[in-house]
Amino acid sequence: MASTALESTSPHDWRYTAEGGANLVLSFVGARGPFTGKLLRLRKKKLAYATGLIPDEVDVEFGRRIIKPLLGEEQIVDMERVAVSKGWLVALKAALSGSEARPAHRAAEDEVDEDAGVVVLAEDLVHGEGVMAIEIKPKWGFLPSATYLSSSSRDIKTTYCRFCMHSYMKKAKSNPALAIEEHQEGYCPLDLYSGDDRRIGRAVEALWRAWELSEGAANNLRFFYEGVRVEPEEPASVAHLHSFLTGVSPLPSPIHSPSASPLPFTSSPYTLSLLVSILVPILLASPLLATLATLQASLDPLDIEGVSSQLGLHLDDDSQPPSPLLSSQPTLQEWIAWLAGRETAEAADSSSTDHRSVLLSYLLSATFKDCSIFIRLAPKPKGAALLGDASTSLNFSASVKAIDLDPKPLSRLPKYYDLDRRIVEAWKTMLEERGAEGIRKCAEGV
Ligand SMILES: O=P(O)(O)O[C@@H]1[C@@H](OP(=O)(O)O)[C@H](OP(=O)(O)O)[C@H](O)[C@H](OP(=O)(O)O)[C@H]1OP(=O)(O)O
Ligand SMILES: Nc1ncnc2c1ncn2[C@@H]1O[C@H](COP(=O)(O)OP(=O)(O)OP(=O)(O)O)[C@@H](O)[C@H]1O
Repeated sequence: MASTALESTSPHDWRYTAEGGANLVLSFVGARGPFTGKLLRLRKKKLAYATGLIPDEVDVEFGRRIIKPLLGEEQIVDMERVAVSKGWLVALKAALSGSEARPAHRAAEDEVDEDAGVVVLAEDLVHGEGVMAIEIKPKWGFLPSATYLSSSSRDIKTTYCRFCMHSYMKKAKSNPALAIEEHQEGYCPLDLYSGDDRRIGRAVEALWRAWELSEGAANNLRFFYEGVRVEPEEPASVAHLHSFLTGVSPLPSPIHSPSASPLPFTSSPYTLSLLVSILVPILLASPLLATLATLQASLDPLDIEGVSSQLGLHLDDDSQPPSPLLSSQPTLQEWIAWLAGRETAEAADSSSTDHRSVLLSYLLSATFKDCSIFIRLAPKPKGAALLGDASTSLNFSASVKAIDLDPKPLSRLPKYYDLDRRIVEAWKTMLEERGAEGIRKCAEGV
């Protein structure tokens, strides 16, 4: 795509959709044309730093050359880098700031980087009339193998998953009793990844409760209707979600339900039961969650503890100088050579022990542990309904894709080690104080 075509669009043709820690996303809402159904992913920079702590530019080639072969073409979003002038980015930024669409806590921290020189143009998964898009950030889908874990963490890390313990640590800062209460019924990624319909249903229910409880701020579940975020606190917004789900769910209407006390038509539990009835078969039919869990685990066979001890990185010892192994961020060429080496090793049924290769594997695992998936439900054109679709009701089609698959910086390894240590310490303290009796465990598989 030529930058002149992009720069001929008005900054007001791009509407704020969402943002993460590193990127801000604008959807095209101008007149029908080449940008219909596209979005712009813009790099942000921290307000407090001249050069941001935010990782390097989104590397579209990393997606094409590394992620695509591993996840499969169908499971990812096509992206393209387009060079743009500073003037155009400045105008875009001014329109965005006039719209006051950004959450205050984000706007206080960072801004669009007008010096980026480049933007990413991608398929917009939330765009379209009558389209409901459901975004889930599933996080870590496996328990580590015991082999390289220290004696002090082994039992804990092979019994409770990283997400559950991390959630506890975050919430316990303000209210430890509530944090453990929420753990008991809270979202566990191992349920979502289990391949078992009842456990997936339980995970969706827990995600929904966290979405409601956090007033939409929790980052593991989001809904977008016709490109606009659904907010649990806004009745009109939730009504869209409810009527959409009613239209596509295979569940009978509660009016005709044989249940003695049917749930009120628009109650949250009823909307949730519709959601579960739609999402579970779609997630079971898609290979994406299983592929993500397999990649996360197979690329991280040592755990961060094993990476540190086996590679002599001394991540547990602040007095040691940083290992030279961590000094250079992998280039695209190195990633390509790593992938080729991995395929050769797989063909020969051997595993690589080259230190740099172990590090790259761990980093890539971190990418898959932090990505999100989008379930896009789009109305089928009239007439196509009769053809049906096994994964959803007759009049809608569903696609499941992963987003946010950027490489992580190698310099983050010490952070990973430190965070892991703090997560386990917090959990251990809780177990020592309360005892393990009755605390929900996490289990892999069906
Ligand atoms: O370490 P984690 O598990 O907290 O993951 C971070 C995420 O936190 P959360 O999912 O809320 O727990 C965090 O998410 P939020 O910004 O909190 O929404 C980021 O995704 C971060 O990655 P990056 O800095 O954008 O490269 C993530 O950092 P990485 O661990 O992927 O480097
Ligand atoms: N292709 C897409 N279609 C629709 N919405 C998208 C798309 N890509 C990103 N988004 C929305 O924009 C948000 C931020 O995008 P992205 O995850 O790329 O940012 P990030 O800064 O890398 O996030 P994180 O901090 O989680 O790493 C996503 O959570 C999602 O809501």
